[in-house]
Amino acid sequence: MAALQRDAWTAPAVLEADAPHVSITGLRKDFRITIAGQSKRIPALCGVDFAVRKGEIVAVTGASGCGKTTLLRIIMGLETATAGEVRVSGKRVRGCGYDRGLVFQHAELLPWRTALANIEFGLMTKGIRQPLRRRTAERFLAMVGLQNARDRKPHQLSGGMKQRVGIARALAIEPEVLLMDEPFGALDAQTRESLQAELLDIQAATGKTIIIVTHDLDEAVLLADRVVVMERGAVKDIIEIGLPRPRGPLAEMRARPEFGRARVHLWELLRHLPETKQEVGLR
Ligand SMILES: Nc1ncnc2c1ncn2[C@@H]1O[C@H](COP(=O)(O)OP(=O)(O)OP(=O)(O)O)[C@@H](O)[C@H]1O
Repeated sequence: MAALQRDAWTAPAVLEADAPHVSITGLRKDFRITIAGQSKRIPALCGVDFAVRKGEIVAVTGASGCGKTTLLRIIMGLETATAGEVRVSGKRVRGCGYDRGLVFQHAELLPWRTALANIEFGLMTKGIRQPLRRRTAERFLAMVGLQNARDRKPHQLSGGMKQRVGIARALAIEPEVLLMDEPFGALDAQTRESLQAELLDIQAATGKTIIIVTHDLDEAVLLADRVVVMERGAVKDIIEIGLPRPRGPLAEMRARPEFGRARVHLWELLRHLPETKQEVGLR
């Protein structure tokens, strides 16, 4: 229940079998903004510590502005920390790398490229040459069920299809860790549920370690092994979700007592935060 002890997961020189896949230690991030000529410090992260095991799905939730996206961007290497560190497989993160893939809330596809060419783009930047590049892109497009939409441009795809391309693009570079920032937040309920089920299938097939930011408590309980609850830039608690794998669809899992227990526990933690009521759990 409590955050892991820092001493227990300080990355060793040689990674042990049960060593954490991702370790986040004493992570702090201050932004500086200037308002009316006055420089102001915004403490976005105030000492975040937790670790993620290989093949684990960890959801990160909390009120708007508590630092979830900042945390994910630092793990991805898009943002530098003010203090502390992130390690993936024992190696300190010092920028973006192909060991991590990021899926955004809006897929951010290149509008002039087809679905297939968008997936190929990431592979090209990784230095994968043809014909392997094409074959790999086709394989991952099929994994998300979009082989028939391969030649469509983003404006010819639905929101759910675009997110599928975004997921395929992130997976195609074969990252060890998949980072997802509210990937299904902008989708209708039906599409969201089918993509959640697909993500569970993909994780079961690939064994990927996944860190997913979500405001949706049902989604957090359905997908995650553990849920990290954040409050004002720090970890408030870490909830163990007692549901076994493989997991079924949301309607089926909701009927399980473990689901209800975890959902209530999360809501109890979050509902006391004043701004939380607007942002969390109301879906
Ligand atoms: N580039 C930036 N410059 C200045 N302040 C920033 C910047 N990015 C984030 N912040 C601030 O850092 C804090 C954490 O922001 P962050 O986006 O990580 O929160 P969040 O939990 O992901 O929020 P939401 O759920 O609304 O997306 C907020 O106060 C935000 O205003």
